[in-house]
Amino acid sequence: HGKTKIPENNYAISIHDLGKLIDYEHYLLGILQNFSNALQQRVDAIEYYLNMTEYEEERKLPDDPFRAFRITRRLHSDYLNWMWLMEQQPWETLVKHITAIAPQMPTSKDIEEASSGLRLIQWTYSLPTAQMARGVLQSIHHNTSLDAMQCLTMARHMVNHKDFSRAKEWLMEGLKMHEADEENEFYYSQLGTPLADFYELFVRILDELGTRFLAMTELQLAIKNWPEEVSLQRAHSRLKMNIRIGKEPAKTEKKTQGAYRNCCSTECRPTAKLHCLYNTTASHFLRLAPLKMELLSLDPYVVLFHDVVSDQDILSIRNLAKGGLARAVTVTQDGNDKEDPARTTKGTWLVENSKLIQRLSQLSQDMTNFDVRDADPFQVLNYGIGGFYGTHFDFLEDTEMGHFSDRIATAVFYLSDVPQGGATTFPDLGLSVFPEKGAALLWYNLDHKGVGDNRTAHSACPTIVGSRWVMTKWINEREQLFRRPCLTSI
Ligand SMILES: O=C(O)CCC(=O)C(=O)O
Ligand SMILES: [Fe+2]
Repeated sequence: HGKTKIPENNYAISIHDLGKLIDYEHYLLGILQNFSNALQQRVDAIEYYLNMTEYEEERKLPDDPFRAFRITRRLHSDYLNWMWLMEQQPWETLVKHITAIAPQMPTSKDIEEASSGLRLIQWTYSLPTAQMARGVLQSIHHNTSLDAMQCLTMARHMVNHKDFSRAKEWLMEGLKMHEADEENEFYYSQLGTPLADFYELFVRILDELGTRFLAMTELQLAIKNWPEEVSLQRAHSRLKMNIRIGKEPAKTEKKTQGAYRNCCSTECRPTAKLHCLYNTTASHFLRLAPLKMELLSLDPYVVLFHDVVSDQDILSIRNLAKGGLARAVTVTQDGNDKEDPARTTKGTWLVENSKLIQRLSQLSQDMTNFDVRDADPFQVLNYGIGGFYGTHFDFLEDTEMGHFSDRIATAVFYLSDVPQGGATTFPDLGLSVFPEKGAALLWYNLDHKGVGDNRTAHSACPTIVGSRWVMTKWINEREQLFRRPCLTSI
C-alpha cells in the first residue's frame, strides 16, 4: 500500500498553473462557509433555547404548577437532546473533503519559490519594502497588498537568505500591521502567527545586525507583555548566550550587478543609432511580405521583428502548451538536465508537426535565413512569481552536445505583453528588450569563427506584473553548412 507520492505542482514558477489554486481556494472557502452555516444554525438554536427557559432569571423555587411542570419536563428530555446535538459533528465530512485535496496544496518549496520571486523583484528593481507591502510597485499603485502574516513570511525568508536589513524592514511592516489590528490577536494565533512570533524574529534580526543590546531591551519588553510565551524565553536564553560568548554578528554580502539591474528597470539601447528597416532580402517570400525589423546590435547581431505572430496563432500556441507545462531545466557541463533556481519558469516542447508549427518554422527561417528543418522544436515558456532566467549563454560550447552541433542562433517570440518587468536583457551589450506581444527577438550566439560569443550573455528579468509567455527556438549549426559559407572554422 505505501504512501501516495505528493505530486510536485511547482505552482510558484508558472502564473498560468497558479490559476488552479483559484479553483482550490474557491472550493475550500465554500467548505468553510458550509461549516460556518452549520455552526451558526446550532448557535441560533441554543440561544433560542436559553432565552426560552429564562436562564438569566432569578432562581427561586418553582412554586407555581406550570413552572414546576415545565422544569420537570425539560430535565426529563431536553437535556438528552442537547447532549445528542453536542455529540453530532456533521462537519467531519467537510474535513474529509479537505483531506482529499490536501496533496494538491502548495508545499513549503512553493512558498520558498514564491518568496524568492518577491525577493528578486525587490532586489532587481530596488523597490522599497514599505511600498511593496502596500502594493506600490515601481510607483504604480496596485489594488493589492500584503498583510502582517505575509510580511512575517517575507522577513523569515530574508533571514534565511541572510539579508538581515531587508528582513528587519519586512518585519517592521508586519509588526505595524499586526499592532494596528491588535483586537484580532485570536485570529493571528489561530493561524499560527501570534504577536510573540513577530518579536522572536525581530530580536533574532537585531542580534544578527549587531544591535544586540537593543535586541535585549526589546525582548525584555516583549516578555513582560507575554510572560507565558515559551518562544520568547527561548530567544532570551539564546541571546544571553550570544552576548556571553561574544558571537560575531553575521555579515551580509553586497551583490552588485549594475548593468543587469539598470537594463531590467528601464529599456537600454546601445548608444550607436541603428535603423529600422523592412527585411525583404532574406527570402523570396519576404519580397512580397516584408518583416518590420529593428536592428539592435550589429556585432553581435541582434534584431527585433515586430508583429510577426498573430493574436490568433498566439492563442493556439498557448493552448497547445497549457496542459503540458513542467519546470524548465538547464544543461550542465556533462550534458545533463538539472533543476536550476536561476530559471523559474515552466515550459513545454511543441513536438507535433501541425500546419501551425510548419508556418512558424517557415517564419523562423524567413527571419533568420537559416535552415531550421532540424532545429530543436519550439519551446513555449510561462514564467512564475518574479519568474526569471538568470544571465546565461545559449551556446553549449564545452558540453558534450556543444562539440557536436552548437546553437548558432536563438529566436525568442513574445506571446504576451508584460505590464511590468520581464525584459530580455544583454548586460554586456547594455541592451534590453521589453516584451511586446507578437514580436520576436533574434540573435547570433556564435562569432564568425563559430565560437561562442561571451557578449551574448543574456537574461530574462523577473516578471513583476503579468503572465509572461514566450516561445524560443534554438537553431543549430549543423544544418547551416550552405547558408553560412563564411564560417572560417568550416
Ligand atoms: O525569456 C526570455 O526572454 C529569454 C529566454 C532565454 O534566454 C532562453 O530560453 O534561452
Ligand atoms: Fe537564453
